[in-house]
Amino acid sequence: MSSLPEHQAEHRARIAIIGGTGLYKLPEAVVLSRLDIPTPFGPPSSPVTIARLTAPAGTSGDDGGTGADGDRDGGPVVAFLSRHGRGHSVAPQQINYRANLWALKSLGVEAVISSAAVGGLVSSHGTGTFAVPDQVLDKTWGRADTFYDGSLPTGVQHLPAAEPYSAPLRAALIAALEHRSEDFAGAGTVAVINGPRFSTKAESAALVKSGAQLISMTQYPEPMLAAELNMHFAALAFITDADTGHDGSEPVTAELVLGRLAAAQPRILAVLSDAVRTVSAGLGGAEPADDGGTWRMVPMPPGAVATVMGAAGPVLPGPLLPGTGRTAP
Ligand SMILES: CSC[C@H]1O[C@H](OP(=O)(O)O)[C@H](O)[C@@H]1O
Ligand SMILES: Nc1ncnc2[nH]cnc12
Repeated sequence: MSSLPEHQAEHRARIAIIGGTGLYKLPEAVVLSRLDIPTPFGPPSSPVTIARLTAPAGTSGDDGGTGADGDRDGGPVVAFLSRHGRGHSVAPQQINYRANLWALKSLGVEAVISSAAVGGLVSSHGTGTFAVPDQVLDKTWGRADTFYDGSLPTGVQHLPAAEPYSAPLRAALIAALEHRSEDFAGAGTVAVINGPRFSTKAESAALVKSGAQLISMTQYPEPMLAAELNMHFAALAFITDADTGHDGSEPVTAELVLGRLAAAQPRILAVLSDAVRTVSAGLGGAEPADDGGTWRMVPMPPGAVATVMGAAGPVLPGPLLPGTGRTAP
């Protein structure tokens, strides 16, 4: 493993992928370094891999319309963190979400794409398709869900959470899904249950009544923590099942989820790769893509990168921009 300063001098990853169930590494990427990153909250779920993306297997390797280079040496550099750790050893309710997001921020990451296996609660969000959630319905309990809980010398903050996902990052994912001709829902409310058990039929029906179309165990508090750290955050959700079986299918099991994710992995990687390329072009100040420029990253405010091991001890990034929790529109 390299040390953090060594890495920072060599490769800067401005985009991160958090790999969910079934995505424990980036198979086609060229690994540049693996980092054990200490945080004030303890260790993250896994080391962070810094890797250069290449074209995913089974795809044409074209640039997704972004003008970005698809060559083995020329793809964007990303930071990859496995949410459940090696061998899926960390259950959703036990994930150290704060350590995970802090570790990525400490590398200078500005945008996080979270890959998630979700259930579809209604027919508009069918099994085998993708979704890009735009709302969260939190049904978890007991999770450390803020950096502003008095454990750091940071004062009081009240995060505006009306729009928990980054609009430009969601647009990049949607553009990638369109480019790959995937069937997807461009929005959706994801209910987040505590897990690790799945829902009862009554719970599932109640979530639908509350307005949810999708169900997850991990989409809270990731978006909120990313916003507190001034990072763009969006989720690429792959719908593995119909939860308790509203469409007449068998109720979900972990085996079913894993099997469907394995089959869909090339599709998921292709979409992630395209989206990263688009975002990377935006971060580099490139002109928007031909499709009308759905992505353009606003630069982070100066001093916004966290100092993990600074002389004065751990500190949070610079002040959040008023009213948004992230960068200005
Ligand atoms: C193994 S099935 C339940 C598991 O799958 C989802 O994981 P992730 O969101 O990390 O892709 C779900 O949230 C549960 O953690
Ligand atoms: N039905 C479901 N409920 C909660 N999390 C899930 N992840 C994948 N399918 C799920």
